[in-house]
Amino acid sequence: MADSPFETLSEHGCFGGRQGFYRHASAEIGLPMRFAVFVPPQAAAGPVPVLFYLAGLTCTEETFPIKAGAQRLAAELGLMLVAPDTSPRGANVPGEAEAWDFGVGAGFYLDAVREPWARHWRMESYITGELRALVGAHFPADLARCGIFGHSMGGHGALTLALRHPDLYRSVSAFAPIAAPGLCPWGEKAFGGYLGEDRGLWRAHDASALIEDGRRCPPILVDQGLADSFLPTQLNPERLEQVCAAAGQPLSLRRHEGYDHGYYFISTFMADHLAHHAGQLSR
Ligand SMILES: N[C@@H](CCC(=O)N[C@@H](CS)C(=O)NCC(=O)O)C(=O)O
Repeated sequence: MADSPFETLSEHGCFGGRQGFYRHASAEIGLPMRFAVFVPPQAAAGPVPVLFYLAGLTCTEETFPIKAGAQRLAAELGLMLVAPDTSPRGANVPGEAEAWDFGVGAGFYLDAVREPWARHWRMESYITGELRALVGAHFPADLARCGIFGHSMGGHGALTLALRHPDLYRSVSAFAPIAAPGLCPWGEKAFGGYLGEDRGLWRAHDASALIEDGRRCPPILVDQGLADSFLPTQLNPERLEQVCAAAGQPLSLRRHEGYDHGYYFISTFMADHLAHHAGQLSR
């Protein structure tokens, strides 16, 4: 397509559909951004529901398509899968790649307000605005049936974007999310760096605080491995459980003995998440 606003890096037949990798010049981020899209076979007959998957720290747009094992069931259920990258790349902000939990690979799915991050680190506007519109315009996606899920930092992203944009997402779930980022070292570092010292602003990007402060979203499914090395210090699912119970926000939090933080855990429970979204999006 000569006038396409994105470049096709590769496309692969996959379970009767197509797994593709793309790059475009993002106005929101001010840099080239890559994203992945799985188009299920049902899209040949018309627009299909679409799920955005947000990956965790150090990941890219390739992590989910390669490791999560979602395409086979998405092809059965007729779900499109969109996976963005986890941060801007190539901004050359001093120090952007010095840590694996801040800067490159660690966008935290919010719009930074502090310098030197504010120009490029605009992942919330990118995902809820520019990328969503691009997918809606150039892929057979039914944006009226849109869900969001993710892992760890991306689980935080899925929960907070669903709570902050209830008009955009009709289903939500998370694997081992950073459920109360204002209370853990990863979140304190990211929010301090991107948002500054105003903890009132932090609450607007913290799923547990958002629910406590009155925001609601569709029924939440969360899976958490009990052998997850980040569980004791970073994830705080019990805090999410408490605020959901107090607020009447539907939550199914499932704890699993013997599962760690990685993609063996995620791929084990992927089918349940896709079924959860397909059910919500067919209502
Ligand atoms: N960077 C740390 C851990 C990073 C990490 O566990 N990242 C999670 C998301 S928070 C992940 O999904 N990593 C990629 C993978 O497991 O494929 C390390 O290498 O030990």
